[in-house]
Order: sequence, then C-alpha cells, then structure tokens
Amino acid sequence: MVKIQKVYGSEILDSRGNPTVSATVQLTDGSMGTAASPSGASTGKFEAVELRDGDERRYGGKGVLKAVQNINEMISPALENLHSLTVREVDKVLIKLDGSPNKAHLGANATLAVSLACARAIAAHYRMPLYRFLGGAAAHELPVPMMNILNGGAHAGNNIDIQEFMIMPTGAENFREGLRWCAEIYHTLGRQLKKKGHSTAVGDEGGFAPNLASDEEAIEEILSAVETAGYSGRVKLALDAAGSEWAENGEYRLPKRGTRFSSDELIDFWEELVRKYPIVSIEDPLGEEDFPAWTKMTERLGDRLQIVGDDLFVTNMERLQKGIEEKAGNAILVKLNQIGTLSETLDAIELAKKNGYKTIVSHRSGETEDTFIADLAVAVNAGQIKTGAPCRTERVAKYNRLLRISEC
Ligand SMILES: O=C(O)[C@@H](CO)OP(=O)(O)O
Ligand SMILES: [Mg+2]
Repeated sequence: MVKIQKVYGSEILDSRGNPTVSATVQLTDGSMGTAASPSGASTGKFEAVELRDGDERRYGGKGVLKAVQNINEMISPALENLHSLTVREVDKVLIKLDGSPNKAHLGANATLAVSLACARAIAAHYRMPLYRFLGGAAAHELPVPMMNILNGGAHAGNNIDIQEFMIMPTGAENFREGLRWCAEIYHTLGRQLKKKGHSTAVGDEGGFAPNLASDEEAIEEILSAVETAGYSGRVKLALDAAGSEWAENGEYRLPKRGTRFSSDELIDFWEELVRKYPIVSIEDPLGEEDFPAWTKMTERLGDRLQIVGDDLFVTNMERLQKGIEEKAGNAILVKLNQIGTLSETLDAIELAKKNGYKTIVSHRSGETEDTFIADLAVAVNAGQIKTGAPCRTERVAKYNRLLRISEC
C-alpha cells in the first residue's frame, strides 16, 4: 500500500516579500505534492496562529524557520508512520500533534502547507486533477469572481476606509466571459484614474489605491468605469469593509474619514449605501466581536444583501455555528489558513451550505503562486471566489487555473 515517504518544509517568499511556509510531500510510489501557506494583513483575532520566529535579525522578526523546523522534525516523522492515506487521516494527525485549540504549537502556516501538499500528492497518486480529487463527480461549478479593483483600509496607504471594492460579473454567461469583463473594467478604471490625475499605484491585491475624497467617490469611479466598459447592470459591486479594523472601545472609528459610529449608525450607513448603489455583498461590515449587531443587520438587510463573515467566522466551525444560531450574516468567507487544515475547511463549508449560508473561497493579501484555492472553489461548488486584481501574478495564477479548469 502506498504511504507517505517524506515530508519536508522550506521557507519561501510571499507576494509582499515576507517569508512563508512551503511543504512538499512525497509518497512511496513517487507521487509528489507541494503547497504554500498564504498570509493575511487584516487578520481576524480568532484566526489560527501563524507561527513567526520573532528574531529581528531575519526579515524583521517575520521569519518562519520555526514552522519549517516543526514540519521537518515533528510532522514529518508522525506522518511517515501513517498506514491509511487520506487527507482526513493526515489532518487528524496534524491536529492531534499540535494539541492546541488554534494551532499555536506547530503553527497553522506549517500544518496548512502540509495538509494541502498531502492533498496534491494523493491526487497525483490517483492521477486526478486536484479539483476532481477534492470534489469528485459533484464538482461542476466555476465560481463568479469577486474581483478587487480598488483598495483602501489596511491594504493601501490612501484615504479610503473600506478595504476592498470589488466587481462581480453576475450577468456573464460563463467564467471566461465574466473574467474578461472584469479585466476590461479594471483597465478602463486605470485609464480613467490616470486621466483625472490620480495615482494608479496598486495595493497589496492589485486594486488601484488612488487618493480619493471618500468611499462614495471610489464607488462612483468604479461605476463610471463599468459604464464606459459597457457592462452597466450586468456587473454588481461587492465590498469588504474589514470592519474589525475600525472597532474601538465599543464603537467604530473610520480613521481616514475621521467619523465615529455606533453599531446602529454603522448599519444605517450600510443601508444607505446599499440603497444608493448596486451593492450585492458586504464582507465584515461590523466587527468580529459584535455578534448582536450582525444579527440586527442581517434581519434588516439580509434579504437583499449578502452579508459575509470573514473575521467574524474565521473558517471556524464553532464560530460559524454561533453565527447560524444567532442568525448573524448569511455567507462565509473561506480562508484555509484561518483554520490550518483542509479537512476543517471542508467541514466549515459543509456546515455553511447545510444552513443556507453562501460560500466564497478567498485568497489572502499575502499570497504565493499556489493555485490551490482555484481548485477548491470548483471542488466544493463554492459559487464565488475572491482573489484580487488581474495585474499581479500571484492573483492571475488563480484566474488562469480556473480558465484551464473551465476547459476540462
Ligand atoms: O480581509 C480579507 O478578506 C483579506 C483578503 O482580501 O485580507 P487579509 O488577507 O489581509 O486578511
Ligand atoms: Mg475580509
């Protein structure tokens, strides 16, 4: 029977030039898989722990040699003795070996890289494309892109509070067409900003980061680009407020706008924005600890708006279960490294779907060339993918993988 022969980790760079963890798994039949962990900037408080060395002499303390060492010295020997080879078995070993509630011992960056590399190696063993191995015969749906084309918040050094302004080609016939519309709108927006004398520098995920007067002006600019490109009515808007970043002493302070809102006032603000603009989805409109306000907002706007928990749910079954019970939000953002194993991610997706929550598979602002999330989105028929602008190769790699899958 085929077994794991070798697991090894290494330190590589992410798209911000910070170190991250890569793992390679080799099976006894020669099948191999490699995967890398991404890394967030606006990370939720309840995410699994990303282990960093803290040694200021290397990468300003951001090195991941400890996590790599954990792979080579602890995870590798534990997995090499495994008798049955399934991703779930592998993840069970990782979870048990870690022993903490949040992967603080081994590091979620270590466990995730190994978990995903194992999935790839096993898929290679069965000679199956990754999405087919993960999703079986049921995998059939290409996701609608939620493409970030304008950045603010923690992802950009401009004066816009909302972190991500995204376009969704909801009227497109298929993935290829939708992606083309989005890329055309992105380029139109770039030309438009340049013409008006704005900067066309980009944020971490490739969205433009101009110094506009307000979040509303950012929306107006995008809508104008959508119209010029010829897609009015067929492309909708999605926002990621990253509202946890604004939470301060039981209130919300939008630092760039210089306004303070109570939870209720912030919900009013969203209601007004949704009334004015074709916004179909808002992620983290409120803070990660403000469950009651999430429930209120879902009650008020949930029938006309996708309300997405990112920092709120952190791809964690327990937090999602709490959200389901309290009717907080109606969709979950799925980020593998928030929880640290593939199986736990699949379980969160299943729980969401069973309870009528929409799912969006997502990248992190710090990414690598790894395209695992493209396969995952198709495998679970997530319906939506959030993976940045079409001008940074680490994001484009995911779109290109989806284009190739669409041709299978
Ligand atoms: O908030 C988010 O949804 C993500 C990805 O866009 O950002 P980060 O990876 O910095 O948490
Ligand atoms: Mg988010």
